[in-house]
Amino acid sequence: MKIGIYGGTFNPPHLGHITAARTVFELLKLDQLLLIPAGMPPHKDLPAGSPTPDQRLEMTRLAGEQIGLGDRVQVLDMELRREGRSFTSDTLRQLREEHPDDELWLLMGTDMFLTLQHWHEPEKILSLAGIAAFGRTEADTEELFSVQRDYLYRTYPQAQIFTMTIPGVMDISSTELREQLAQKGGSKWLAPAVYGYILREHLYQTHVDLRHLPLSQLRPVALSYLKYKRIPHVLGTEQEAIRLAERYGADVQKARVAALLHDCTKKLNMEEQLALCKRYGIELDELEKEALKLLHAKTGAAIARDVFGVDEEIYQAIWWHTTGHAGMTALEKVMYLADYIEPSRDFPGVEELRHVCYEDLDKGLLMGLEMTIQEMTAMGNPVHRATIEARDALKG
Ligand SMILES: Nc1ncnc2c1ncn2[C@@H]1O[C@H](COP(=O)(O)OP(=O)(O)OP(=O)(O)O)[C@@H](O)[C@H]1O
Ligand SMILES: O=C(O)c1ccc[n+]([C@@H]2O[C@H](COP(=O)([O-])O)[C@@H](O)[C@H]2O)c1
Repeated sequence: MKIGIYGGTFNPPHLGHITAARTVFELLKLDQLLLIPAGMPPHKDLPAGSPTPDQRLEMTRLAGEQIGLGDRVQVLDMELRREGRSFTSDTLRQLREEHPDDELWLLMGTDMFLTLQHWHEPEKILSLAGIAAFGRTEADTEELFSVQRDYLYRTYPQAQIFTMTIPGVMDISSTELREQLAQKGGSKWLAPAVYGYILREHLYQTHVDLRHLPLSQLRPVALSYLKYKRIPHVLGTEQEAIRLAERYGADVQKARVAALLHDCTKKLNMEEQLALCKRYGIELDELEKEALKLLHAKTGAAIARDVFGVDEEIYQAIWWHTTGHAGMTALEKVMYLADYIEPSRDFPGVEELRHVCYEDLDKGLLMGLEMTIQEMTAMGNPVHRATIEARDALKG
């Protein structure tokens, strides 16, 4: 197996890192890519007030997902957990032990490549891994690489070096980006979910008020709560909620906010869900205590209200978005159905359901509720009483 190792301070990880990682993965035909945030970078001090190790780890995770290679990209916390300076030679020793038969390639940009001989134990590094170096700007061309490459080959005859230019390279550094973020800029250099995480954790002097976010900031913040694969669903739900709200005279702005936040606790496990229920005093019936899917609607509503200050109508729309209930408001119906029929949904009958939803909101709602009841019954799962009551109320 061919494994790429991409270390960085990732303070924060930006699109330059993501673009480079994706390109090197393809050019070197790697099977796996390990992103390794440095605990204590050997050659520079972290600026005062930098994010915690856990925050840099989470940002790197969110950025790693954006590379779009699924499980083939992993983020390791081995340097964050190690005491002292994060020497690359130590990291490579450990990885070599864990992967005795694999090919290891250390990825780095121009700045790192040009100083490699000054790193701790350079000969060790060059004996444990090949070097895959890439330009950080359009100006970093082969001429710049070749002098250093020749020098390294002469000095460390066992070295294996691969240099390359990255098409569409992004000329940005974390240092510049931190400055831009402090001046309310910088989002264009970041994966939306990473930008959202920075805003919600108030990193890099961004200081936004989470209770009064414009949609342009609420959207990335909402995405930062999600697993990567759920992002298209939430963005699709927002689009569908706009259309349904416009069609049926519900408040479009509220529908968008509800849609963006409706799955904000979806990735939490049962233990985390139950902890939130306890914290927010959410009482659960017997069915809910067992069903993770039912809990996220309630905890999501609680977070939306507590953290983002949504009003009662939005809170209720999120709260009921999974089960529905008898006597739903227009906004609740819009939220329920937008979640059900948004463009990325693909299940037997969805086209017909979409059609009915735009013909008559209540007919669509009844059809959606009945489909859910049928599906749950077919799978042998109990149906929440709120769903039955919602269906019965509509049937009259
Ligand atoms: N825009 C970029 N394009 C390609 N590679 C980059 C880019 N920025 C950084 N790198 C490379 O990514 C690795 C990790 O970089 P690091 O996390 O220190 O980011 P940085 O932007 O260089 O940060 P800082 O400004 O704090 O030095 C290094 O090998 C670096 O050369
Ligand atoms: O081991 C060393 O001596 C050494 C010296 C300079 C840089 N590095 C590593 O190179 C990677 C990129 O560094 P940076 O500053 O660009 O984030 C990161 O993983 C650092 O730990 C490592």
